[in-house]
Amino acid sequence: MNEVELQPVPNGISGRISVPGDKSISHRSVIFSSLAEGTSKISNFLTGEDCLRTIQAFREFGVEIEQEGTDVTVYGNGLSALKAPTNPINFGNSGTTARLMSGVLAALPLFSTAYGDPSLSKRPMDRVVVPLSAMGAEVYGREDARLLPLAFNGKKLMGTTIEMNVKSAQVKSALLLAGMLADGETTVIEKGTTRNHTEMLMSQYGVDLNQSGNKLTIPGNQQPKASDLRVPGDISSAAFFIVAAAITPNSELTIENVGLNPTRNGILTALEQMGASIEVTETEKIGHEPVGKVKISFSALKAVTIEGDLVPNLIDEIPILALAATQAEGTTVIKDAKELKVKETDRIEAVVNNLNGIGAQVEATEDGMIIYGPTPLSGGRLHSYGDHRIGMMGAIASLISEAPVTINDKDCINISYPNFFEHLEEVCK
Ligand SMILES: O=C(O)C1=C[C@@H](OP(=O)(O)O)[C@@H](O)[C@H](O)C1
Ligand SMILES: C=C(OP(=O)(O)O)C(=O)O
Repeated sequence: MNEVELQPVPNGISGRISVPGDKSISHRSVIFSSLAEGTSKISNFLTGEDCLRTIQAFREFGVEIEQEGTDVTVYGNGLSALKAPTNPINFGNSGTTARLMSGVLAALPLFSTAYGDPSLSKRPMDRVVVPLSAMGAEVYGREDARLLPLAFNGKKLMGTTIEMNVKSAQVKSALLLAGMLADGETTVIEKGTTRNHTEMLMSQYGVDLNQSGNKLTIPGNQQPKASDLRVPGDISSAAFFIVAAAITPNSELTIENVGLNPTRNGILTALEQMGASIEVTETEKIGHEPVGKVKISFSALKAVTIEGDLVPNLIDEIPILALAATQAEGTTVIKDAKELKVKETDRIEAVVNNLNGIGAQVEATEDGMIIYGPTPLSGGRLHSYGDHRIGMMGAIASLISEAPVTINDKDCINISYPNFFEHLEEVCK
């Protein structure tokens, strides 16, 4: 059965875990390695379903990619060796695959088509299609190419200047990838800082890129060079266990191998502001990415306001942060987070309905939510809506609930954290 009943853990959680590879970096590592000339060996690759979609997409273009567990070898033969796929490409549930690959597919001189699962088929693609069209891209799809399936009449694009109207690393990355392949120079002006893994990896794969404040300029007609890479652990996955230890009495947990990129670590900032007992130690740099360990123990939390520039820095962590806020003293306000409505599900609605359903007091707003705390959680049934981050939020809620929590569609967690339940069992021992 694809549902699971999880018990409260009155004695707390403890131990040491090392979270799986970063989802954003795993996707990008396959993209750059597949476009590169030469062999790239990637280790600690995230074997979540989303990243496997990106591997499969490049296989459709004729790239040989071997995957054995978290080790991936990509035999790149350069851009000129890529072949038009004979089948439509399945992006599955993965927004990152869909947006980043759109930048590539529009800019390669090959025809291709792509589709997604029911959730992805509802998510906006015009955010990449419109700026790509300004570079000359020919992309067709439902509602003026706002929605998948899409057809790409790929061709040489022309560099231009694009001012982004959404704070999105996926859009920025799609445009930088298209710019890398286009004629001339492409300038992308960001509306605010978003995760910068694409920029970091461009440097690693020998791609020129100039940054001045929020302005990124990339010369065209560039061929990435193969590179080996170890993927740091995913802070977005670590966030579930970080919050678990922060809200479950008698807990102390160390999470190792966590990526600490400053454009991704907003969850740590937010928890520090909430008064969590948290110790962060940077232990190494993998390429340009800082990596370290996070030690976290239970403590009383206080309410906080999450808004503005902090939001893109913790966008995927808002569901689990909302759970933490149900245990904080006072009123937590999350705003400027409208983007949550166009994720795997409407995450404002999914978080509010689920947390209220197990005894919390949360109100939805236009661009976020208001959480009144602290409230005891009663337990009960939680609907993941097929969204991995909602499912994991529910699983962590079970630790502090008065009665068990049942989560439907637990398998959706495989999208980003395939061994989540093993880690949960390990820390609950
Ligand atoms: O670039 C990326 O790897 C991602 C960017 C974010 O999306 P947006 O670019 O839509 O904000 C994030 O929610 C997603 O999980 C991964
Ligand atoms: C929003 C997410 O991913 P994507 O956009 O790649 O589907 C996520 O992982 O929370």
